[in-house]
Amino acid sequence: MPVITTQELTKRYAQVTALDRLTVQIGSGVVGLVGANGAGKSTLIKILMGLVEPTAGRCDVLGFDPATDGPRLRSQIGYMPEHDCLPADISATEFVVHMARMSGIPANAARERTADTLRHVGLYEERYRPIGGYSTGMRQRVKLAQALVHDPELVFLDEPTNGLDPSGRDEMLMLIRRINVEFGISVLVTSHLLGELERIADHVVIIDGGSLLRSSSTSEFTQASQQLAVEVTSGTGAVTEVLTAAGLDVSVDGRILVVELAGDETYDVVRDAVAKLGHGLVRLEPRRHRIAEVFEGGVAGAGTT
Ligand SMILES: Nc1ncnc2c1ncn2[C@@H]1O[C@H](COP(=O)(O)OP(=O)(O)OP(=O)(O)O)[C@@H](O)[C@H]1O
Repeated sequence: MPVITTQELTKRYAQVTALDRLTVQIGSGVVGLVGANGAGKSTLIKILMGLVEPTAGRCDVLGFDPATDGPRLRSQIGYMPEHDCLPADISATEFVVHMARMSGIPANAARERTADTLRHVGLYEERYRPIGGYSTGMRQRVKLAQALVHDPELVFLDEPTNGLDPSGRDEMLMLIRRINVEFGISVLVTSHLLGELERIADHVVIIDGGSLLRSSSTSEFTQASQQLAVEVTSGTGAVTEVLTAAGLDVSVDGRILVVELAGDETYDVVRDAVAKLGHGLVRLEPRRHRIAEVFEGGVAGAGTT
């Protein structure tokens, strides 16, 4: 059963159509909502939470109509907003306890759940320090903790990796995956980076100019290509030369040699060439498309990690 359904959902502001007859169904698991800046991602989330009224169309979230059943719906969802919105002079514990109390959780339970949630997001040691002294990564984790503390069924995470360095990004992405796997919470996570959602999302929805470009499972996007990915322990240059001399089309992508498949015998040619040169074979497998390649040029301004 879909967690979210939209039907011809439209939002017009004075100058801009932020959502343009968007019809999509979103299931449970981790779903990535991808689009360039201004594509309409935040507007969609705000409508799905009942915070912004659509100009036209309908939507359903966890069986509720956000426009008429906002308060009941919001007790079952969590929201991590895009922009920084944290008070500087109180601790993560005080802030998250406050947010838990706002959700109707009794005082003792709110303190317990806050400690558990802050431990889960990796802020347990720092939980009594004022938020004003936190790094960007720690502040993102406080925003994530307040979205989870009332044990929602579904969380909306708006650009959770914004402002993070590569290792901070990786940690945040793994944390998001764990929210779904360990707690069974469905996640709708937005990003303007296709590559990072490909790593954690079961399903990806791509919007452009407020319209649906594509909605597919991640595995459909990343189906096998007509190429082999080859990784060797050493001698990348020599292996490339030998394979090229054998008539194969080879390119280098970081540590990986990408070899165009010219029939099943390509596997043997690669294996024999690597063995003859005395190098080890780390990997020899069909290469999968990356989502960004499928959409090369399709999403204006969208980048890859
Ligand atoms: N309250 C508003 N009043 C007028 N225009 C708005 C308002 N909110 C959003 N817009 C416009 O609607 C369009 C979609 O904005 P939205 O914030 O939903 O995009 P987004 O995909 O979340 O992008 P970003 O990641 O940059 O926030 C943009 O052109 C934006 O300027």
